[in-house]
Amino acid sequence: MSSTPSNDPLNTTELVGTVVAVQANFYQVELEIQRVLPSERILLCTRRSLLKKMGQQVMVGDRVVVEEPDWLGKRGAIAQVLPRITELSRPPVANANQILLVFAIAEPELEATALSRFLVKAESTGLEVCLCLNKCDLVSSEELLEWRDRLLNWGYYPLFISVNTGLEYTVDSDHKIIQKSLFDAENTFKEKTLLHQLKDKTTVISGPSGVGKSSLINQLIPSLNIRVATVSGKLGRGRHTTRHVELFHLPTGGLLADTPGFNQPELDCEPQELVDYFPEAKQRFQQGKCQFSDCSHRDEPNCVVRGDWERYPIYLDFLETAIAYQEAIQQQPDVERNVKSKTKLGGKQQLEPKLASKKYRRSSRRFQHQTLQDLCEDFSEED
Ligand SMILES: Nc1nc2c(ncn2[C@@H]2O[C@H](COP(=O)(O)OP(=O)(O)OP(=O)(O)O)[C@@H](O)[C@H]2O)c(=O)[nH]1
Ligand SMILES: [Zn+2]
Repeated sequence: MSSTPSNDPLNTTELVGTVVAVQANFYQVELEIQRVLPSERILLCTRRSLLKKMGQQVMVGDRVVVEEPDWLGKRGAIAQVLPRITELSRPPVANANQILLVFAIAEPELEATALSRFLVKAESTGLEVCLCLNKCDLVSSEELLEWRDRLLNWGYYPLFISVNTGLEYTVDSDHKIIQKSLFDAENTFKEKTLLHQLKDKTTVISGPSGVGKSSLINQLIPSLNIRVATVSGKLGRGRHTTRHVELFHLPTGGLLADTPGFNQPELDCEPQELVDYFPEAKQRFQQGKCQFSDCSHRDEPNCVVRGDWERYPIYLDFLETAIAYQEAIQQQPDVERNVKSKTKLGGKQQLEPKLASKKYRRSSRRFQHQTLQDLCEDFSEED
């Protein structure tokens, strides 16, 4: 790859950018240059062989140093990956600040256990978790307020929206619902609203199928045009064709990663860690300590966690599942083949199973704009 100094609009020695998409061995890097149009800032890059030899993975969200920019051909080479602030392994995203967990308040019916599974999975990443309930047009004010009180008791501050009506529902001090435009940036930046929550952060969007994630992303970033399931109800199989993570700019500031999701997240954490993923339990730990340091919070004496909180039975249920999961892994004769080592936040190593089948996997959405795949194909053809 040759540089063309005469076309270099910058004349700088070190170019830093963010990887916004990864596919095969190609990386779309958006350079941090203010003076150039966003579309001109993107270079299709390869990874320097030294990085390959070092086994240095390049992830979406990584800040990287790019060398030998070819401004005409829009190509470059990644020479260095800057230290990551956070790292998610599934989906692979670096430097994300938060997870936006989207659920529907109705259709499909909101259910505490299913929601908790996703919450636990989201909490286990160590990232901030923001819970957003969509389809609020389908429920009464009473139902909305009931869920709000419940979720506040769980330790979450939920956002209530309806993508269909374009409204966001906030609650004032008199417990009255106030409706506002969901996408009116001017109106919403002063309080805790969805746009406020997303502004200037890197957010990974997650949630089960059919809750309106694609619909929401389409409204947030109208230029994307992600396909939405038809109202006939059949969530068209095969509409997710390519499987890669991509970061998108929010017009109001910030980046959004739309990721291939799981409908039934695995409770694959260490059983003794599980309690940390329940904010209610963490709050109880602030009041005191369990008598036993290895308390499982089931039937041990002087346990501060056991008690009369709504999700305690869910904790017990998940604990059984997490224990069974660990036992199943330990009994695997050929552990090597079925688990892989995952580095969690804080550098702790944890074994996690490789996905056994593609049943719970789904590919990311297909976009109608030019994708990285097209770019890669162009690239290969030219070469
Ligand atoms: N009533 C109502 N329906 C909605 C709303 N938002 C989305 N829907 C409908 O819910 C269905 C699913 O929406 P999608 O956006 O495809 O859901 P998704 O979460 O992206 O689903 P997957 O792509 O399968 O993960 C569609 O029929 C939408 O029209 C809403 O605010 N209110
Ligand atoms: Zn305990």
